[in-house]
Amino acid sequence: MWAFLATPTLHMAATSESAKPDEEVQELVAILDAGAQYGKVIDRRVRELNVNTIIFPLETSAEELYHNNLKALIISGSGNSVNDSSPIHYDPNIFSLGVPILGICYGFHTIIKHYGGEVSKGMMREDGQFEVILETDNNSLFESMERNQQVLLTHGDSVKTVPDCLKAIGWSGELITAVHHITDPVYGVQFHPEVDLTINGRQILKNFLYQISGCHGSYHLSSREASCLEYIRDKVGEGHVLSLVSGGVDSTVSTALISKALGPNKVTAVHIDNGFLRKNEIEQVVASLARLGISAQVIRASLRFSSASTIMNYRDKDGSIFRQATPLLNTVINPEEKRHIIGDAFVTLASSMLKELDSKGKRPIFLAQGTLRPDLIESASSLVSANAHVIKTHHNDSPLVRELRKQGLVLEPLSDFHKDEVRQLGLSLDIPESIVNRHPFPGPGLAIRIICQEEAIIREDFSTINSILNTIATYAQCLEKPSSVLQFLSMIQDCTSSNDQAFLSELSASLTYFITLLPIYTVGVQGDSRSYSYAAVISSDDESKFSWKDRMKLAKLLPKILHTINRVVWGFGKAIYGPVCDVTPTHLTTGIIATLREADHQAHSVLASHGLMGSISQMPVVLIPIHFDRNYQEIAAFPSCQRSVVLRPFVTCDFMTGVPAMPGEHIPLQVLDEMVAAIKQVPGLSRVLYDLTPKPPGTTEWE
Ligand SMILES: Nc1ncnc2c1ncn2[C@@H]1O[C@H](COP(=O)(O)OP(=O)(O)OP(=O)(O)O)[C@@H](O)[C@H]1O
Ligand SMILES: O=c1[nH]c(=O)c2[nH+]cn([C@@H]3O[C@H](COP(=O)(O)O)[C@@H](O)[C@H]3O)c2[nH]1
Ligand SMILES: NC(=O)CC[C@H](N)C(=O)O
Ligand SMILES: [Mg+2]
Repeated sequence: MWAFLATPTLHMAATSESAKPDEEVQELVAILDAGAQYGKVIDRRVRELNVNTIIFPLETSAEELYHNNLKALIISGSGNSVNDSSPIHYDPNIFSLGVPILGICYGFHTIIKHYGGEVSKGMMREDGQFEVILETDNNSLFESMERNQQVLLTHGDSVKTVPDCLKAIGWSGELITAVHHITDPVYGVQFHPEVDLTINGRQILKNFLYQISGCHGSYHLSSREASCLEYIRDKVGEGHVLSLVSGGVDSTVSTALISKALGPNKVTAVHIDNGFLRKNEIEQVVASLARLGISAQVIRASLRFSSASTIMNYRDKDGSIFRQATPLLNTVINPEEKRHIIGDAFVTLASSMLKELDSKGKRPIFLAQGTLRPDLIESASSLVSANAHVIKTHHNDSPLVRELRKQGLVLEPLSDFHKDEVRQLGLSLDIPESIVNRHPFPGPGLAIRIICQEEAIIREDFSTINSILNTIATYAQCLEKPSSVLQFLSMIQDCTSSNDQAFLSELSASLTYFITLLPIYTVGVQGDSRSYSYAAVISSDDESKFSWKDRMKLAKLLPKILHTINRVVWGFGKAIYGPVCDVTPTHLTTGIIATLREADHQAHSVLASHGLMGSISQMPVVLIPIHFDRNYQEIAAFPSCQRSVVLRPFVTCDFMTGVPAMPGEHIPLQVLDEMVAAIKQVPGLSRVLYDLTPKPPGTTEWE
């Protein structure tokens, strides 16, 4: 059928790169976006494999796809479920087009259901990097690969029955993780071949494109610098640009690009002190921008931010939406409220500067930001996906920014880039490596690294979760005397593989450890949707016997068993006995910000003094409102008044997925000890902890 098609119409370029085809008829693969966090990563990977792409919403009709003369279709993941009461519509005729199809996660579920199989939400969910077994013989998708593969899984729905026309070709424990159609070129994978945490994902995509879809690889990426410069010149014309510079990588590269495109006289660079910056940040930022010939104006606005508020959409109990003013930033608790207030405060401030420039006759004026692809996808911007869920509203994609964008007044030359691509571009612009390789620092800064709460979050299942955690920590002993914990044991067994159970058994037989639920919530990403849920802490007096590898392995199992836990940390020091049932009331007030700023400074100074900044990608230092080690008999007499600090050294390439840094590998153990000791010198702190959570199910930041 495809042989008779006309030449393709390329009406919608998926990225700002321009194609330079070697052949007259360009090979084109469509990505049907169901609202994935990784839709643009699929797009990037396919292009890197020299095949051009086009992104359509999943709802696109088969007829429209037909007219694009496609070599293949890839159906993405989604935060939605195929079993939703009104699932995202797709045109069933896409399966009759005769074009090869690869379904990823939600796309895999769509294939299973389309052919009459069953997908359901069982006890198991998997979020993170896991080992799967793949059928590599007589199967083109996994050609030239080993049977055992490390892949990224993030799903709550799983395949229950496979229809006769499909054949299972991959397993994660007892779960089916890949299928192919017995006669047609249709494949589905539960895992995500597009992300870095699927180690051989590129090979799978290559097999799909070249072996299965018959692509030859005629597409080449052209210079992105040239197309960015052209975009800036076209958009700004004779106008002027107000560029918001944080001193981070993205805004530095974007401002350098804008200066190169328009000349420095047409750019006013502004760095805003919102009161949540790191220690000595302003001086460092101004100095490093000066090295690039960019003179940044500093606006001191910490008081304005601290007392800022905004109007937000809220949802009633019956689901209807109403608009209301948020609390002031210095009293706020909810992380999304924080992010909206900060984002809107940035824009309000910028708008008054735009007016000032306007009054000086510099017009039209554009507001420039170093917005990247992940900022837009995590904020669920309609610019990148129709169906994506909001994971967290990045400050540079707040409602007021969206309003300005609609008016065509925002200039974001990097909005199609991932962090590693920005770094490459920065180097090609001759920006020094010390600036290009800086750790990112989020615009809302320390504000989203302070978990604010007035009260402990104790839902009615709090003590049951603690009992299950206790059963996990004493698994071997519970197996010997199961009578009082039968229901917990069977739940653990339902959610884990036999290998997982053997691990729990050996670990609890060889050492004593505790797992304690914390009455605080943090943000995560599971199955491409947002989670806002509990954190748990592992601790032990047998620290020397408990390897970091085993701590990480245990941490990965907890969210698999208890879906209301999305983050797991290690508690340095002696074991934590007893439950933690209260919090130290915490808001974004000056003293509390100062405490975190000092702890952050101490931790980063130790890391830098050992020359280790380059061995990890970022290290958020987070303040949590937990005062450990109090005698729970005397709690009324000794109220919670201290807080604790969590280190979150993180390793990633594009920040879409990543893993916690492995102590002993990425950070020497003695450096870690030094960091902990330095942080403990800061007054008002109870304990230091270490985040063991990959992304997913955690995110890099805690809010
Ligand atoms: N303190 C600030 N002053 C002015 N603009 C800011 C500030 N913080 C953030 N921004 C704006 O928000 C954008 C997004 O911030 P983001 O942290 O993602 O990028 P960055 O700071 O440039 O780079 P990095 O990811 O390395 O921190 C920035 O590019 C910049 O335009
Ligand atoms: O400028 C920013 N404004 C924001 O609102 C924001 N939120 C997260 N980040 C940074 O984005 C990267 C991915 O973070 P998460 O895994 O926590 O989503 C990490 O590098 C985060 O530091 C932000 N940067
Ligand atoms: N990543 C995905 O596509 C997940 C699909 C679905 N939301 C699930 O959790 O199973
Ligand atoms: Mg930043």
